[in-house]
Amino acid sequence: MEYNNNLKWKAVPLNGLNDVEGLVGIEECLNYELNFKQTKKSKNKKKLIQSECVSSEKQKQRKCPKKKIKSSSNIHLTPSTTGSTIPNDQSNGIFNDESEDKSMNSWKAYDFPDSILKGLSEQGFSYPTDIQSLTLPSAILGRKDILGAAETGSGKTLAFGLPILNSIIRMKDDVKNVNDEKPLYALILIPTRELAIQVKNHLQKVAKYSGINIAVVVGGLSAEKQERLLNKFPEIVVATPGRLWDLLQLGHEHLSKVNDIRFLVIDETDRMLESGHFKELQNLLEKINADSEARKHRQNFVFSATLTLVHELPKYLMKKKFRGNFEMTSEQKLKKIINLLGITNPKIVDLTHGVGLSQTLTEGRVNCSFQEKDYYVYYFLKKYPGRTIIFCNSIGCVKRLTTLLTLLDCNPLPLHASMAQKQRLKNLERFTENTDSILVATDVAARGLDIPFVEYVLHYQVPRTGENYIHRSGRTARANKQGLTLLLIDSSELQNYIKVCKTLNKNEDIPSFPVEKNCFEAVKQRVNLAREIDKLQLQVKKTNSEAGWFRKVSEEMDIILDDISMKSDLEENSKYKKIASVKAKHLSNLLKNLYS
Ligand SMILES: Nc1ncnc2c1ncn2[C@@H]1O[C@H](COP(=O)(O)OP(=O)(O)OP(=O)(O)O)[C@@H](O)[C@H]1O
Repeated sequence: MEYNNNLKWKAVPLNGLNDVEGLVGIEECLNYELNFKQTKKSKNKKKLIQSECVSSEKQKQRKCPKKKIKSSSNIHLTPSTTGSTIPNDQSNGIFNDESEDKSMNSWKAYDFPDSILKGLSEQGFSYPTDIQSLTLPSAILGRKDILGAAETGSGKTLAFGLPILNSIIRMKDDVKNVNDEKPLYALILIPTRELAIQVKNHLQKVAKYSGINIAVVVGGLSAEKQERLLNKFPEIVVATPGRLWDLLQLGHEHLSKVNDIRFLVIDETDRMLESGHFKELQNLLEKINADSEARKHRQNFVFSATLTLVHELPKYLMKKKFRGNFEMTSEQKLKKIINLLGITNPKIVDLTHGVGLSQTLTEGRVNCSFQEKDYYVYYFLKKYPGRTIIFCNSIGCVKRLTTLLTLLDCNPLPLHASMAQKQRLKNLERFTENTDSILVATDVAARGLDIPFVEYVLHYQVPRTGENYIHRSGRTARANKQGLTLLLIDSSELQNYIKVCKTLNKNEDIPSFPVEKNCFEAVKQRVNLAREIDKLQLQVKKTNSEAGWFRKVSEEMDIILDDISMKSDLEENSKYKKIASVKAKHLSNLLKNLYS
């Protein structure tokens, strides 16, 4: 019999059995009547995805794409006026179908303190998600280390958050009675700053009534302010490795307790083990693991949607020399992580089946030339309004596309690593506030960000790895909601596209996304005009900055500038400005008409 991902499990209280040697926990299967045939059938059904791709408040205004994948190469879009919902029997089983159960009974098995139950109830979390119900018994009742892999948006944060909060509340009660100690109980390491802040906020909402203090330590924000927060002795610190390492070096009193922590989480672990983060992580782990006795009492959590994903080596690494080192199976990859973190005998839960894509996600692709990508982006944004993230492979591309879409009145918000941290957070906030907002981002926004109602993810360029495809796409179709991910592929990216498909174990092409060609001429006209304006504005900027530079240098060197050439530059500039402004007026008139 095949492993069935749709089975639901519930922890059974161990009443009196806690001392049985080797017993970690007992789980009861809630839907055991499912037989093999039904499972296969429901798997096939999932290929026919009927989706409601817009949030209810927007349904009336939009031409909602109701997607039905009929064959490997076709998506049939028919506008939906009714806004059909995904039928129950097609639910993906990640979030159990107990939506009517508001009684919180499903949490009872874990014996959470009232404060936690209150926090969960206030968030509307009436029952655990699959990854939560499969890991909580071992984590809470068995105090096991956990290695968890589950699809994007499936609730992994609380899968490690709840056992930690639960244990801290109980430990705090004990410590209070003994002395006035203020321990650092848990350290949660996260690869990106935005994600660290989000994880902290997510945990804080559930811990609202528990009196547990959670601090975030990330780069880009005031170090002094973060030190002040640490001075309040938070029980949990959520941190990016770089800033944490810096503060540790400075010898902050509270952080000096890191080798005595009781819980360590490495979220998005595979990303943390990549070069760029790896060195800092290794330094930290050495420090954290320094006390081998304390290490034995620590519970470790390792989570990611792509923990067990393995991909083919790039050609240059395929040479014999590197073979042994890089070709790793999922199991080897996990072992490497386990060794590095000093984890022993963990409970491994992998719900991804080798792929971490959400089952409520619809995938599509458009093959086009590099030049045409802007047309397709603009076409899509106009035809399918809704909260959208456009991913690019470089900061330069984000900047160019943001300028172009701004000229086209789309109000895009950029997000990339060379922006000031405050601006990054501000743009994320603005993106979250508006239902039709557009974020143009590098992969800095690919992992973990949980922004509600992101309906579409566009890949302006094919992501470099399968992992990136999964994480980028995982910004939509979260927590059982529907979403669409669309790849724009030019001929130079075909190889990479094939590589991504291989990593994702796809034996079929991603379905081609249908485009209505009748309005395409209008789209092209507007985008071309915007490109011309962009070029003229760039020229004006360039001439201005060159003139400024000449002026500065001449002043410094006490040289008199050639007035005639300066004048002609300035005249040329004002000519460009005029042409740009005429074109901008023309564009503004054209923009009023498209799809209005
Ligand atoms: N038990 C629950 N019931 C309902 N919603 C939940 C529950 N647990 C978590 N959620 C919600 O599900 C969403 C996704 O959770 P989370 O961000 O933890 O996903 P994730 O698996 O970590 O995703 P990613 O791999 O992209 O980081 C969040 O909005 C969270 O509030």
